[in-house]
Amino acid sequence: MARRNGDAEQDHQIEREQAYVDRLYARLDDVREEIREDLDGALAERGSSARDLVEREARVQRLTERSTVLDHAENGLCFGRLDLADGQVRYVGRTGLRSPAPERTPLLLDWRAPGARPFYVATPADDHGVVRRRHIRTERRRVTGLEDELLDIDGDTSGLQGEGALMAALGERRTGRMRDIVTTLQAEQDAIVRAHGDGVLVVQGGPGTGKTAVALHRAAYLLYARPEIARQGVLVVGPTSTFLDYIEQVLPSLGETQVVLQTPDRLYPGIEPTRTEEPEAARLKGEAVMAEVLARAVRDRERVTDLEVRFDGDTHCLPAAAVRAAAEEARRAARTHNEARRVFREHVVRGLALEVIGASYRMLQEVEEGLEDELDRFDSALSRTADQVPGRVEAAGTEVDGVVAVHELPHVERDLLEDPEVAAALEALWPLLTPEQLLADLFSDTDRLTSASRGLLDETERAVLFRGPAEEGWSAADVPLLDEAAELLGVDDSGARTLEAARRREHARFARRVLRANDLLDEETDEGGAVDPADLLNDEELAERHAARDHRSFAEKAAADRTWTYGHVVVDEAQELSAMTWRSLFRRCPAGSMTAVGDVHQGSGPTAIATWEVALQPHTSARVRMSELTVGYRTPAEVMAAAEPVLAALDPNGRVPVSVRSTGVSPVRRRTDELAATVTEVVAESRAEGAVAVIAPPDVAVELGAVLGAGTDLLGDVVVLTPVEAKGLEFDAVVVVEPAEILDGDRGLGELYVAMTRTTGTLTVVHTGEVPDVLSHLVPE
Ligand SMILES: Nc1ncnc2c1ncn2[C@@H]1O[C@H](COP(=O)(O)OP(=O)(O)OP(=O)(O)O)[C@@H](O)[C@H]1O
Repeated sequence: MARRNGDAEQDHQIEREQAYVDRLYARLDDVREEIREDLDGALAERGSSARDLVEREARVQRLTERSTVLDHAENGLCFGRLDLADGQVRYVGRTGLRSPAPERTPLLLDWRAPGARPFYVATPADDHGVVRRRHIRTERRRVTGLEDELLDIDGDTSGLQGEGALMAALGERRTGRMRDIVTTLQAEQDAIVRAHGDGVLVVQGGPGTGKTAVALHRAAYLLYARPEIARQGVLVVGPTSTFLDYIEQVLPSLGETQVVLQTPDRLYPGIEPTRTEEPEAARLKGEAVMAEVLARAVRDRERVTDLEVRFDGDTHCLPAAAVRAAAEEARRAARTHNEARRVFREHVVRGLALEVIGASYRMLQEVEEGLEDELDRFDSALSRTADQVPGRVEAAGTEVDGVVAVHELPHVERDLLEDPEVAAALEALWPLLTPEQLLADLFSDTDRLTSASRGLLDETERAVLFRGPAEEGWSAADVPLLDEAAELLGVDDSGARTLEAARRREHARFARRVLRANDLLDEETDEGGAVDPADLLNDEELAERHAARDHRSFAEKAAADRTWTYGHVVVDEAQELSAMTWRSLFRRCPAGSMTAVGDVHQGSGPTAIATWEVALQPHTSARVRMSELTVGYRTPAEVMAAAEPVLAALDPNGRVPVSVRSTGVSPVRRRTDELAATVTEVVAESRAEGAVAVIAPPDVAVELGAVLGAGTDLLGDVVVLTPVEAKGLEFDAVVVVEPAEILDGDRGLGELYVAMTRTTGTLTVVHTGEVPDVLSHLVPE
């Protein structure tokens, strides 16, 4: 369906489009200038009230964001045109532009606007009212080429939108950084990008079907179309930091910055895993049963026993029943261990204090009826709020001169709390715990482990989890456990809340100073003077904004905060995630709006899943929606054919994607006794193609990295990676080394499948021993 115009006609059309594109850039420049002036104006504005200042701040932020979007739209501002049957013409680009007021007619449609959709989905069979779709290629501000598709003519169709532009994009050399695909997004991809953002959408697809690209464009779409998602931002989870480097430019290039990129092992702020875990331990730690084990481990730390303490020369005892009542009350009052701890301690100390006072009375045999009654009713008193009890006790008329009196209850409580022995006894009953402490104590103590996992794990599994006290550091598999523990333990933030209140007061003072400096605040409304509540409110708003500005970017703030909740979560290589990691991700997105992309056949880790529904459905009440991508954009047909037997060995029902490209060059293999020399040779030959990746098992990769002087930096001309490190990446040429050793790994077939499908061009396999059966079809060189 693609049609090339004659040269002269083409030139004429290019000229006409250039005129329009010039007009768009002129408008872009004007809008930028207007924004710059507005920004200058807003910054210089003094305003007449504190509220004006707050509004000014908000305007500054809005203008700055718009300015960022326009800056990113500079390259490839306009890339498409739709001619509709009714004579309408629409231009499609990276951002929307309108003519100046009062007309404000649309000059350019944002690619995410509903009106731009036919650009991606119209076909001759379903033309959406479009007669011609035009791809406009530009270099900087110059139009360099056009490609037209006429949709009102029946004819053979490749099923691809803008085939020429697509092939040109796919044929370009790789740069080590993923590019956006907004100009050539295909219909099946567009359907996923624009699918509604509620609930979990899974995108299953073979290597190179555009899952990563589509997931990122979907994030950009949701940030554009759903303000509530834009407010909270998007979390993108990818397998390795190398992969995150690879994709980090895509969303900013689409003008979106409200995004945090993170690997699953860094989801718990402050912990950087340093330990490697045996696959069996990693698998077990990822299972959902661990949530129950941890919940029990926390419960085990809340002990209900008789409490005996020596205080003031006497021994006092609080019976287990009273301690249990305190524990029950604490659990009712707070959801988490550390928060409940405060309530537990209040009740236990109250009980002890009453005990101390009671003992004092008994000793002097001057016990009054009222106090007796109160002591008898002690159990029920425990369930009342802390400040009710003394009132009731005193009301009963129990004051006695010369002995410890009930009205002294608060003092006795304070003395008890300050007594080291009492403090230690309280701590032993219900200790303040950090997630790190809980896990370290649990995994290094067989009794604790047994108690927490009885009926849930067997002896062998407990032995797998056990770690000696000398084993330092955390593994990637510990990260979701720490997160779960943090959730169960909670924070006793009474101290932090006090600090926060002080911080807000400090900010409000600062805001008042700013207001006064701007002559916006009368002297009499200064501290100590009569503060107008309305002004104070404004001070606080201003303080909040001041704090919110916080000198850190959105990504820094969100990434550092374990409790940050995102509007949407995108998970790439999602087939690798364990149940425990999914739990922590769903906590970060209570609305449950997620896109999970991956390929069950490319699973390589110990926690890789077999089916999507089984992995995801337990975490959400909404139905998990499935979609599939079947067209391969990266890997040429010849390479996919070579990888097919590997997939067949992995899953006889597995299908490789249908490649859109074919190079005519089949993959080859070279057997050698001189591994390093042969790899060096193949790399040198492949350099002509562009970026080359050598993918080898871990020990071989180290060796070859040294010989080739190459590492994992994707901006280098040659990189050396393990199959796991190569996940999600692509290169102009790939050399797979020692496939037999790759196959030896736990998930060897999946890893070999990943390694072979990283190339956009040629694939060479280099091996020392016999060629594995699944590669015996490769032509020896
Ligand atoms: N519509 C498109 N237009 C241009 N390029 C595309 C398109 N779709 C995919 N591509 C390109 O194909 C390549 C593979 O895409 P991507 O990495 O998203 O695939 P993937 O399905 O995530 O692969 P893998 O499973 O191997 O990680 C990328 O270079 C991407 O830019």
